[in-house]
Amino acid sequence: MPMLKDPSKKYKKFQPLDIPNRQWPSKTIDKPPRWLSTDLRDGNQSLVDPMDGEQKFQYFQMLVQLGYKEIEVSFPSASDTDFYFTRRLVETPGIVPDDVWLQVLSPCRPELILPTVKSLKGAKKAILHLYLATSPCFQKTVFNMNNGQSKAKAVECTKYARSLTKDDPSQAGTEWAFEFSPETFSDSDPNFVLEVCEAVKEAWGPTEENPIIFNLPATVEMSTPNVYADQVEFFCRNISEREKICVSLHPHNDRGCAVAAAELAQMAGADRVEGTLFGNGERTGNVDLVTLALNLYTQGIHPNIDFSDITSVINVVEKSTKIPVHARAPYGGQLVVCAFSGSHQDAIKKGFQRRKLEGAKDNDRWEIPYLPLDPQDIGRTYEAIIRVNSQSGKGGVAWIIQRTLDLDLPRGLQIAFSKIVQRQTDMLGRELLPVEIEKLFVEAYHLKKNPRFNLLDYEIQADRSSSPAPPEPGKTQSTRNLKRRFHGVVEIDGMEHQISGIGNGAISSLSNALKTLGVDFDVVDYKEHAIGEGKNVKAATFIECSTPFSEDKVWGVGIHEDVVQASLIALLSAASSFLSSRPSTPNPFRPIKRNSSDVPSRELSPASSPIDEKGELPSEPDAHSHIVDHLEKAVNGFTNGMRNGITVNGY
Ligand SMILES: CC(=O)SCCNC(=O)CCNC(=O)[C@H](O)C(C)(C)COP(=O)(O)OP(=O)(O)OC[C@H]1O[C@@H](n2cnc3c(N)ncnc32)[C@H](O)[C@@H]1OP(=O)(O)O
Ligand SMILES: CC(C)C(=O)C(=O)O
Repeated sequence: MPMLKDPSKKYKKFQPLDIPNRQWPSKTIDKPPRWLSTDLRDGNQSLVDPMDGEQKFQYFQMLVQLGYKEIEVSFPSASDTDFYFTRRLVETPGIVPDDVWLQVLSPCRPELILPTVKSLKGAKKAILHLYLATSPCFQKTVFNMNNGQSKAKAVECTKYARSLTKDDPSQAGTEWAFEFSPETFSDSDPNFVLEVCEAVKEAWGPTEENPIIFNLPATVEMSTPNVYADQVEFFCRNISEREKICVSLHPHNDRGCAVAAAELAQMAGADRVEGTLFGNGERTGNVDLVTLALNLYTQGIHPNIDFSDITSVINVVEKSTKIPVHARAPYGGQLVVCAFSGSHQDAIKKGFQRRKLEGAKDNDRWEIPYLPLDPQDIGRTYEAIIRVNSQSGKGGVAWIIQRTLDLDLPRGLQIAFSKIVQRQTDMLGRELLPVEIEKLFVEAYHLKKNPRFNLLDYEIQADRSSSPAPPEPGKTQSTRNLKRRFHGVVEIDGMEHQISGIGNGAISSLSNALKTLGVDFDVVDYKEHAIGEGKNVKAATFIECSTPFSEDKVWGVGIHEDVVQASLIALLSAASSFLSSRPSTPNPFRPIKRNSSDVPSRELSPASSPIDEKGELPSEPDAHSHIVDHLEKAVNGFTNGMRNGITVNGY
């Protein structure tokens, strides 16, 4: 039978509690609760293969290390594994720290309470936990008991438990605490719960120093979390001797609201929360202690639990439960700090850039779009924050290049390269790994090897002959405002060419020299930045050129220790892309035979040199000169000197 058209006959609407003067909505959570991990009991009892003693032992040690002070370690009457595991904890010196309470669970059945208490004999701090369902459904269906009988059973078992523990002189070495759970609390009559708990309280006899724990389980989550909060507030306000009571929560996640329920119910007055790491437990699980703790942390409240190494925690949990932590599990899931989509990546990247610009330290106020928690705080790196697939944009791609190659791409290059990446992700139909994106970039901009152009030799000199400003009488001419002459040997498609050109600086003079070979493009944008620091510093140069063949511009990238050389490499990188962008590429280059003399003494091929005897260009094609001018000024200091025999395509 598929879903019913009208489910109202089959499923009853939950009747909320009438508590008009509720206070919890205007409360906030200002401190962590007492935590109880029930991974080794409620978590364990719901596994396909419950943990063996050794797995429980490892898990217990992890819980202690994380900072849990109350740990429900077993259901000792269930199995030898649980009983002897509990004994092992008690008997192994140094395993249970003095401030850690061992908690064990038993139903209200005297024959099961006895071995349960025995399992803890000799423990330093022990919590005996009994449960009995109080809801009409359970009374009717499971126990065939009325209210009076249920209450009597709870009281009888509490008294029995007391006689075996705090009232037994042979147990004096143990500090005993007692927890009672009116199981199915959230589906019970709140007044009956109060009645049972008052009776149990009286039977146990708590003190302010050693309060009784009343654990109020949403054994099955049946309503919206605000209703659970109402129920908890009602209990907290109406139970007597509140100061002798620790109100505990035990939310299950049937409706997917366990975390919200636990939070609202703390606002309603609860002191303690029982749950499991990543929410393992019956059916849809217990409330997730990781989420609760890190929700507090991201509100600036330390939860007293240390998730600095969340990956190790996940490993232990997954190995022990054989249940993978969901990739989207809050905080811990593998994908929760990964952005694939362009606008998320762009915002995250800008967030990190701003943080860097402001010189923010690790501890400074965290304000990164889309990331509520600094992944480093839970032992994760920033590596996986941005991942690139067909949904990604330029920002994400630029982030990867920044992190892999330390290159801060100018916006135009980001756009150009992201198109290349987009084509690749579309073609492959999958995510591209950072190493693949890096390789794509290195190839696209010829960082390892320029396939067509190699600068073999060059010099750049101040060109006095073409200077418009003659020196003042009696003064030597300053080189500051002089034009530059590039003179060198460029290998193109395996053949060497001597070329010369004059321009406002290194880039324009090489650009003009290339024009003599038919490589006719204009530099329209230029950016450079340093990579690294100190002795190992390099210059990264990005040059954008317009071509007569298409609207699209070509980009070149050059990296070198020498800032001028980085620019020249970048220009040749663009030149290579320029050739590839041409509709047809007849080889326009005439080879020259290279002799062994120095570059300046070699004759340039007349056909390839537009420079007359005075060294002047017939026309100045410097449409881009204003853009490169500021660069030229910056690099003029580097332009003297020959660089013989160098190969400058190295990254
Ligand atoms: C909500 C929770 O998670 S509660 C914790 C649940 N955890 C577990 O049950 C794990 C460990 N359990 C076990 O190993 C076994 O169930 C045991 C050892 C507790 C009991 O085993 P058995 O004696 O074979 O009984 P069984 O498992 O069928 O339990 C059902 C019996 O317990 C009774 N019972 C159930 N809950 C309680 C309770 N809180 N107090 C008293 N009796 C209870 C049932 O009414 C039923 O009694 P009946 O046989 O007279 O009808
Ligand atoms: C024993 C109780 C606390 C329980 O596990 C539940 O009600 O879910």
